[in-house]
Amino acid sequence: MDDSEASPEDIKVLTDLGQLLIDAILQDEPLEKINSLIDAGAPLWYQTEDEGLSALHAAVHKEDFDLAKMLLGKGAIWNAVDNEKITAGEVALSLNDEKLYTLIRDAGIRSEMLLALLSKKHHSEPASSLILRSTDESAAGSTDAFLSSKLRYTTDAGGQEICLLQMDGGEEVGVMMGWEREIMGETVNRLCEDHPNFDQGLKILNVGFGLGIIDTLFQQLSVPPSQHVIIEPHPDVLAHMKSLGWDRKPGVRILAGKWQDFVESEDLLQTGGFDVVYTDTFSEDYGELHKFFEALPDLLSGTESRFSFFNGLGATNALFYDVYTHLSELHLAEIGLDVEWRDLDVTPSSKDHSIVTMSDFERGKNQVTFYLSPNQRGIIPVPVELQRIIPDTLWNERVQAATQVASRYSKPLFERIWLTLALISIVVVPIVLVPVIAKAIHEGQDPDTLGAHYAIARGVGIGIFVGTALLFFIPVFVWKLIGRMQVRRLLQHWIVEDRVMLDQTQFIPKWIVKPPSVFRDSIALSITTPPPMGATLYNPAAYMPSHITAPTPPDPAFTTIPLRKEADNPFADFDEKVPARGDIRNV
Ligand SMILES: C[S@@+](CC[C@H](N)C(=O)[O-])C[C@H]1O[C@@H](n2cnc3c(N)ncnc32)[C@H](O)[C@@H]1O
Repeated sequence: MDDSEASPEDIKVLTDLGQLLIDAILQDEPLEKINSLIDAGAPLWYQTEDEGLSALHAAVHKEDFDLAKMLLGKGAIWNAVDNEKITAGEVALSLNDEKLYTLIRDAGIRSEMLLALLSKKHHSEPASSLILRSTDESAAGSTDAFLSSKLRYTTDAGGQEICLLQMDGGEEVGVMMGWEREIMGETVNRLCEDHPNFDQGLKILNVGFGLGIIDTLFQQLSVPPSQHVIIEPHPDVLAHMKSLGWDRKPGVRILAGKWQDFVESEDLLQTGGFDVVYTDTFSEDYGELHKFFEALPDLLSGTESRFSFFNGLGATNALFYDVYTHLSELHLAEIGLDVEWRDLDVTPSSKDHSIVTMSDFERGKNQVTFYLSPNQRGIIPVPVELQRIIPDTLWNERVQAATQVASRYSKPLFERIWLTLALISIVVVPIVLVPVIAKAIHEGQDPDTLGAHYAIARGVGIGIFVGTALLFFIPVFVWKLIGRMQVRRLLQHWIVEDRVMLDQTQFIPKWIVKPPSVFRDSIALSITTPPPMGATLYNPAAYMPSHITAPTPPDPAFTTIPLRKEADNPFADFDEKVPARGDIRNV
């Protein structure tokens, strides 16, 4: 049946059948009954309205391997996401069910391989069924839009150099971050160390300059490259390269344009015969990377040549990342490359950055509060509930701005000295002055009036006490008040900014900043969090490898799946099986 021509009645029948199928799976109906529902036309693409469950999600929830296999065999969509954007594969992952996870991942790899083959056969655009490849016309998903967007080189809250891309609507997205330096360093080691041609100076091709991290590392090799070709199309990056003098470095040749413009040019291939090729572009999908792979045999000089790429595709989803990683391995094997993977832990360590420790924040029902020091340096992570709402750059800027403004009005040492002086003055000045005043008033007067004159002097003393107190306290009070007003102004500015920068259909968080009170230097930054997410079969209590960020925990009331003991957990050494996101290099 062609769904596009289906009448409302047909659709109703189909959705009823789809719902029946999912109910049957959840109620442990026998395989034959489930099979007969599918044969009767129950669609495997159907997803429930409230939760977005597919039949495959339901089968995984039941940890029924045979059923999941049967559903995939009959065309279940391996990468369908529920309403919380969680795939059946991730549900399997959260249940620590390696067998089921691998079944779905392999179905994904097969499906992507097939699509790539079909698109090649029909000379069509590279195909992928991954939702990540949905047509993204923004500067983060389209090369043309990216190349006509503005870039800004700056440093982030942690003092790291970053390159930001200005998106439509004002939001800024990181094109390249300084934290990737370690990855680039390891990549250069693996590409160049022990290379048989190292002593003659390697011939290197790098695609995408960005912050120039990898190019700088190539230049710093103990034997600098004999040839170093850099392909870079973005005008702002090219201007940045020029300002740093890259166009005048010996042995360096900059090709201004996209790699697609050069890989088939005679010129590059003549220069070519590269010992080392590296690519790390932006806003390109796997289809483009696959095309680059296919150009490699003409670019590499021989069997000793090495190639690596920045594997960030599908990087926000453990399953998709895994599928892409395997897919790229298979595609590289097709052109005769042996592939080696190396995991690198890029979690900022305490030696590099100060990270907010558990005692520095409090998680309330609908609010998270961070207690920041005015000298706060380093990274404060975006609360997990807000990660899909607040971009990292915006979060970092705000944490920095709140800390700066609030700390300008907090000087605990000065406050202590000032208030000690105040206490001394308030007490000592009247004690010293009262007898002096009494004596001055009484001088030459009737001795019987001494008591009355002392009473007057004491009154004056009280006046001096109050006056001295006001003299010391009013400036502190006014100073703290100005601080609070500045913070309030900042918060109002954020409200206006959020109207423009954040998606108004989503939850808009409310920010509260409490500057330090007297003697204290801890700034309380609170931010409201969205209500708990809807139901999903994802088990939030699952043991997850450290590099995989679990989705936002669902409503605890929903969590009914018993968790396996870590000792039985097949994913305990998960690093070996699913490479870390964004931190893997293919060397
Ligand atoms: C993530 S940055 C590269 C960072 C670099 N590896 C480093 O170590 O700093 C991506 C770069 O690729 C460039 N780029 C994007 N599309 C490209 C294409 N089709 N061909 C060549 N470069 C491209 C971007 O302009 C950007 O400078």
